[in-house]
Amino acid sequence: MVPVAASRPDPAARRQRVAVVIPAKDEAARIATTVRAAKAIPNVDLVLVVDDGSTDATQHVARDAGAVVVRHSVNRGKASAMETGAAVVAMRDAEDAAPRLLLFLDGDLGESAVNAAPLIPPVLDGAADMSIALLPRQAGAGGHGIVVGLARRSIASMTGWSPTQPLSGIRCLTREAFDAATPLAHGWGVETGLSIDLVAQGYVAVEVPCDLRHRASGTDLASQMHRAGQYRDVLLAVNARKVRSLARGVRRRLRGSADT
Ligand SMILES: O=c1ccn([C@@H]2O[C@H](COP(=O)(O)OP(=O)(O)O[C@H]3O[C@H](CO)[C@@H](O)[C@H](O)[C@H]3O)[C@@H](O)[C@H]2O)c(=O)[nH]1
Ligand SMILES: O=C(O)[C@H](O)COP(=O)(O)O
Repeated sequence: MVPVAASRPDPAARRQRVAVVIPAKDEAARIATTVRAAKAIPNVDLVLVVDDGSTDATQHVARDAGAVVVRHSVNRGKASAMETGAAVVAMRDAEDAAPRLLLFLDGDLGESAVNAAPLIPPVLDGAADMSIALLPRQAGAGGHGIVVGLARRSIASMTGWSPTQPLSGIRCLTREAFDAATPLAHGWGVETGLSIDLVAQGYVAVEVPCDLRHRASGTDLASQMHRAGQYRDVLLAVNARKVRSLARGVRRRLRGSADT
């Protein structure tokens, strides 16, 4: 889907606040720069780092850089860190104002994190319920399109929408859309699950080009192991949704035959 041109936001939309949520596992080297860049994004009044059981100094570095930090004492995976982050933001949302939009960033974006700003206007203006960053080609990237292809084909077959970068986790969502997609798919299946669950329910997703840089997986053994984990989690997310959709169909048919 092509992003709709941003129209002039109404005053309520201009006041709408945004919370940045950064799931982070062992990101001490980059998290400070990422946090500072995230704080510079217009409308952002809260930057929350969820330290997902890091064994390095991520939590301390993030706090020193000005983030609110919560921590999983053991590693639970990215999706769980996103759920924790969204729950903490909800506790901090004002009772008499609209809930904050949720802008999920990765901990390794560094200075480029500020370039996630274009994700906000389409959601703020109501043109989309979820905006997803389209990243430029990354130096050193060594993927062969296997996980990406699985995610894209699965989303397309279940929703009719074929995203260009289905694994991109740099996303902005309304609270309503986020809640409609919970519980999230586990681990690396989270982006695929979000896209299937939201678009299948009629929520609007758009992809927006953003000049973001991250630590791309290369061609070494660790990168290939990482891709194997991504493949497993995407497959699990897709299969769970296929089973759920089949079960819904069976229930509908049973209700239909009971009515006749
Ligand atoms: O157990 C974990 C592992 C990672 N992370 C964080 O999750 C983010 C993404 O992890 P990363 O190692 O950068 O993964 P990549 O493979 O480079 O990520 C790509 O693919 C992922 C989906 O597989 C998406 O979530 C990312 O947005 C996308 O950049 C980073 O902030 C990590 O610190 C956690 O919070 N918990
Ligand atoms: O490197 C990547 O882009 C991801 O790990 C996905 O790998 P893939 O390109 O093999 O799908």
